[in-house]
Amino acid sequence: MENGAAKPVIVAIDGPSGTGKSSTSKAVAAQLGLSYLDTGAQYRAITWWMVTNGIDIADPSAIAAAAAKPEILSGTDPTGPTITVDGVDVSGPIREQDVTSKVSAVSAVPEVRARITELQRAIAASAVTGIVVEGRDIGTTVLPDADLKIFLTASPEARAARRSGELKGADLHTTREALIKRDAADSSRKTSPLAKADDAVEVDTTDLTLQQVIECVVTLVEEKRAGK
Ligand SMILES: Nc1ncnc2c1ncn2[C@@H]1O[C@H](COP(=O)(O)OP(=O)(O)OP(=O)(O)O)[C@@H](O)[C@H]1O
Ligand SMILES: Nc1ccn([C@@H]2O[C@H](COP(=O)(O)O)[C@@H](O)[C@H]2O)c(=O)n1
Repeated sequence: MENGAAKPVIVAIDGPSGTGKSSTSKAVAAQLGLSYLDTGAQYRAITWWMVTNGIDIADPSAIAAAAAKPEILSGTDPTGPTITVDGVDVSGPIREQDVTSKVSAVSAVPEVRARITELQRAIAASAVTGIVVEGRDIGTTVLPDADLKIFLTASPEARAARRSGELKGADLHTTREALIKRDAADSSRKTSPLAKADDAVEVDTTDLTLQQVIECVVTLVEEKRAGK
């Protein structure tokens, strides 16, 4: 690049639920001065809109017909990411159980994926210093030319324990079964399923602290930038 400005760096972080994608991506982006995009929040936001507007979640054609209607805006500051639908802040409602239980059905609809993928690519292309984008299909489909691809994993037990810690009083077994069910749905859909890209670095976070995972990813980004 001219004037010594660094080329924007694009980092894709994928993996199943509860592996630490959001926590890691936000911290890495903040530490390196990059933007941050939570693509799961976008799928949750469109699901919230479908539910709020009485669209039958069991009917993929009804979901497809409505997919272009909501305006979804993501704020990409890693220290305070935002998400609105038609101007309404939905950051709270999209985390509720009703949306969580329905999001895999909505995100499997090809018209929904095409719409959200287009938004994601536009956001990544406009990131001045670069961006950390986290989700399920970022390395395989959304940004196949990303500079660095990471695939986070962790045992179902570790992931359930982390989630139960968040959802105070949640039963460990029920949480584990719900995680496994959502991962199975996300992995088995026809259009851009949850998958590790062939050129992604896999990091098993089961026995790592969050701080160790962050340091590992920061090091990988720095090595990439240094051309190693
Ligand atoms: N290595 C780790 N050790 C312990 N706890 C962790 C670790 N990584 C993340 N956590 C905790 O696990 C929970 C889930 O993390 P996070 O939301 O980042 O996962 P995620 O992969 O983005 O999940 P989802 O895909 O469901 O949104 C959070 O409470 C987070 O603080
Ligand atoms: N790239 C992505 C990201 C997410 N999804 C779907 O959204 C759901 C919620 O994701 P969270 O990260 O917020 O848990 C997830 O279960 C997927 O159905 C997706 O399809 N692609």
